[in-house]
Amino acid sequence: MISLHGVSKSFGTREVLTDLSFDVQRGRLTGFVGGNGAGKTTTMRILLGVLRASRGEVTLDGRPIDGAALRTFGYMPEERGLYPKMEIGEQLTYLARLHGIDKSGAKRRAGDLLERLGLGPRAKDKLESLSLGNQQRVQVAAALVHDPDVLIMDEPFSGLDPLAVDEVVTVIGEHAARGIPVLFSSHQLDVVERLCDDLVIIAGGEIRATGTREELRDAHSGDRWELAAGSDTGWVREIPGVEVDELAGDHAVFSASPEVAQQVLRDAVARGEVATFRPVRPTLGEIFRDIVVDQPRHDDDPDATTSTTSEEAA
Ligand SMILES: Nc1ncnc2c1ncn2[C@@H]1O[C@H](COP(=O)(O)OP(=O)(O)OP(=O)(O)O)[C@@H](O)[C@H]1O
Repeated sequence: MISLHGVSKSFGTREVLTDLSFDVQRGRLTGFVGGNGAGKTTTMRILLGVLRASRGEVTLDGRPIDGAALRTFGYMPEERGLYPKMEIGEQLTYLARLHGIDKSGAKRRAGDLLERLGLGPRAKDKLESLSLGNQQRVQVAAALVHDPDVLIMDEPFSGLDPLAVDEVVTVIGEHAARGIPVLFSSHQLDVVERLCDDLVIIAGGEIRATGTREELRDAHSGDRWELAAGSDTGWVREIPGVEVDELAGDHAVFSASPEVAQQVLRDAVARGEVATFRPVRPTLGEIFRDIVVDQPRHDDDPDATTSTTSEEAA
């Protein structure tokens, strides 16, 4: 398990991460979600030892992460960094070799991954000749080619069509299933919702929520209910304690205490057929909007300074 303990990070006088603590469990996919400038990439760079935390520490299975451990990490950076003029098969083989895999093993692994990601027939093509989505698949392969013990991916799904998302999800899921911790960031909340086991939501450089997808949905479900009846549901509006959110003919969504909701159900049954009556659970997108609303965004800060290479760790 990877754990952050009270990690903060400042660039110059500006603190962009404040006291982050969360775990990335082995064998589970952890989605790291936050708006632009929330601090996801900075956090990932600290996990990878590319940046040094100003305070706090990062551990792998309870021990500080040293250089040897870092070499077993797989990372897909936000800024894509492969060689545009190199054949993709050769490029992946080369990367695997850099991680110490022997020549035939490296070649086999590169070929397997390209096959799995739908790029088998393109192995001899130069990266630059591929569409952006296919280049993205090669980036995914590059993060996986040395069979990493930890996988950290910054926006692995951006620019992928739905079929490619499914392929990448399958391959990443298989790696997690081998018992490695996987942390990935994404703005595609529908994909995160479908894919991840655990979620970490960051806003304004602070962790705003962590938990399993179901825990978060339960915690944010509030008292909203859906009723679909056999006839018009306009009468729901008249029940004391009910606040109607949506009303469309025989379908209503409303907020009410559980007691009032039961009253609505009884009334609905007394009026005739009830097709559906259930609590409405929020989507991840709704939870995310709830949580990050009104958060100041660092990028809106007029005093924001830009890159300071002196901040980068050696
Ligand atoms: N090298 C740097 N020097 C100064 N400020 C930085 C540096 N790197 C990041 N920041 C600032 O830190 C904050 C967090 O940035 P970060 O890139 O981690 O956000 P993010 O959540 O990955 O955003 P996005 O989703 O847009 O990629 C931003 O305000 C950014 O401007």
